[in-house]
Amino acid sequence: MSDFSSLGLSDWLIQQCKQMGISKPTQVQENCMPPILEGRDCMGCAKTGSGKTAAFVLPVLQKLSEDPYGIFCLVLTPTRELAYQIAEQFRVLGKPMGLRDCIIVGGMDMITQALELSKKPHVVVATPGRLADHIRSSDTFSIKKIQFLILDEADRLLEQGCTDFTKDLEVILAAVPVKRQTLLFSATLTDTLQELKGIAMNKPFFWESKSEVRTVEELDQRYILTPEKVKDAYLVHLIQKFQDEHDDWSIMIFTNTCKNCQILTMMMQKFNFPTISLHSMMKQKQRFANLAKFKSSVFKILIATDVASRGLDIPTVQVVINHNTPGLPKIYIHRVGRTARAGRHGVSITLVTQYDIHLVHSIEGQIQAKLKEYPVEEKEVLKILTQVNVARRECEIKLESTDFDEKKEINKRKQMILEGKDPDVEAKRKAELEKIRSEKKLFKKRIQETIQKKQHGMTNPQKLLVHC
Ligand SMILES: Nc1ncnc2c1ncn2[C@@H]1O[C@H](COP(=O)(O)OP(=O)(O)OP(=O)(O)O)[C@@H](O)[C@H]1O
Repeated sequence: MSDFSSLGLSDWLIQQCKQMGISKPTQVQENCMPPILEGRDCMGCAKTGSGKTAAFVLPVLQKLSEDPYGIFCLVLTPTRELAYQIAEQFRVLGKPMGLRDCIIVGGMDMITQALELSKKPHVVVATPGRLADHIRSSDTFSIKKIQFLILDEADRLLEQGCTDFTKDLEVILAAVPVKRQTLLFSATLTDTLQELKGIAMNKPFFWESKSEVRTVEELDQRYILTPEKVKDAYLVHLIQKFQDEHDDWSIMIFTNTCKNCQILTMMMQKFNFPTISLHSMMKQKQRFANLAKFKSSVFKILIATDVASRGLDIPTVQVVINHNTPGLPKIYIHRVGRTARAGRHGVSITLVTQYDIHLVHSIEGQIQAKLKEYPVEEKEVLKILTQVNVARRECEIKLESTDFDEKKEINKRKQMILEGKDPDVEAKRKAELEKIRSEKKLFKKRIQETIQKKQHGMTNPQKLLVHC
C-alpha cells in the first residue's frame, strides 16, 4: 500500500491527516487521488465508510493552496446534515491555509447565506434546492470560475426519488463553467453510471472497489422474521438487550415514514430509552440539535427516516436496526453502512415480515451476501407484546391530538407550490385517480369471484356478462 506522499500529497496536508489520526490512504484514496491531482474527472465507487470524503477533499485542498481564490470548489450533496459534515472535513484539513467555506442548505436563513456567498468563500457545500434558489434570485455571487464540481452521493442526486433534484441540478450545471474538474462519489454508483458520465464529460477516470460483496466485511448482517404486529415488541426487546449487555452503545433505527419515526420515538421514550429522532418534518435547527446530541452520546438511540441513511459518519454507532425492510437494495446498503465504518465492527438487524421476503432476496442478490437469522428468545418478546402494543396505540392517539398530520399536509402543499403545481388541482386529480383505481380493483375482484364460481360450476356465462 502506498503512503500519502507517494500519491503526490503535500507535506502540510499529510501533517493535517496525521493530526486527524489518518496515516495511510484507504483504497479509494490511493486510487482516486492521483488522477484527481493530474486534473482528470473522476468517478469513485467504494463501500460505505471507506474514506471517500477525504479522497476528494485532500486533492481539492492541495490544488486550492497552489492558486487560492473563491469560489474555487462547489460540493453538492443530497442532505443538509451531510453538507455540514463535508464542510467540517474541509475546515479541519484546510485549517493551515485559512480555508473559508460556506454552507448553503434549506431551512436556514437565506439572507445570511447570500451575504456569505458574496464574500467569495473558497469552498461552497450545498444541497441543490437552496443553491438553485440563490442562483435564480441573486447576482451577488458567481460560480462561473469554479475549478471543481463535486457530487457526493452522486447517484442519489440524479435519481428521481421523493426529493427530485433534477431541475435544480439543471440550473446549477448551467451556472458552472464547462471547463472544470468533475468528481462523483458514492457507494452505489453503478445504477446511474450513464447519466453520471454525462455530467463528468471529460473522459472520467472510473474506479470501483473490486470486492464482490458490496457491504463491508466487518458488518454482521442479520434479520428477524416477525409478524407486522410483533415488530415493535422485537424492537423494544432488542434495545433492552443492548442496554443491559453493553456499557458503551449507540443504535440507529431506520423507519419508512416521518409519522412512524415520531411514534416510535415517543414509544421508546415511554420505555425510558434515551431516544431522539431525525426526519424531514422537523425544523432544521431541531434536526441539527438532535444529531449533535446523538453524536455526543447524550442520547444513545437515533430513530430516523432515510434522510439519515446516507453519508453520516458517527463512529460510535455499533448497531443499525431496520424497522422496515428497505424496498431497494441500495437503500439497505447505505442504511447499514452507518455502522462498521473505517474498519470498525458493527451489526445490522433487519425486521422482516412475511410480505418482505422477496425484498430480502433482492437485497441479498445485490450485496452478494446472505443475511443470517438473529437469535431471539420469542418467549421474552411475547411477554412484552401487549404492553408494547398498548404503548403504540397511546402514542398514536397522542400524536393525532397534535397538528402533525396537518403540518404534513401543509408541507406537501408548500412543496407542490415550489414545484409549480396547484395543490387543489393536484388533490382533485389524486382523488379522481384514487376513485378510478378503487373502481378497477372492485371490477377485478368481481371478475375473479365470478370466474371462481364458474370454475366451481356455480355460475353460467350469462352471469359473468351481467357482472361485467
Ligand atoms: N485513510 C484513512 N485512514 C483511517 N480513517 C480514515 C481514512 N480516511 C478517512 N477516514 C475516516 O473514515 C471515516 C469514514 O469516512 P467517510 O465518511 O469519508 O466515508 P465514505 O466512504 O464517504 O462513506 P459513505 O459512503 O457512508 O458516505 C471518517 O471518520 C474518516 O475520518
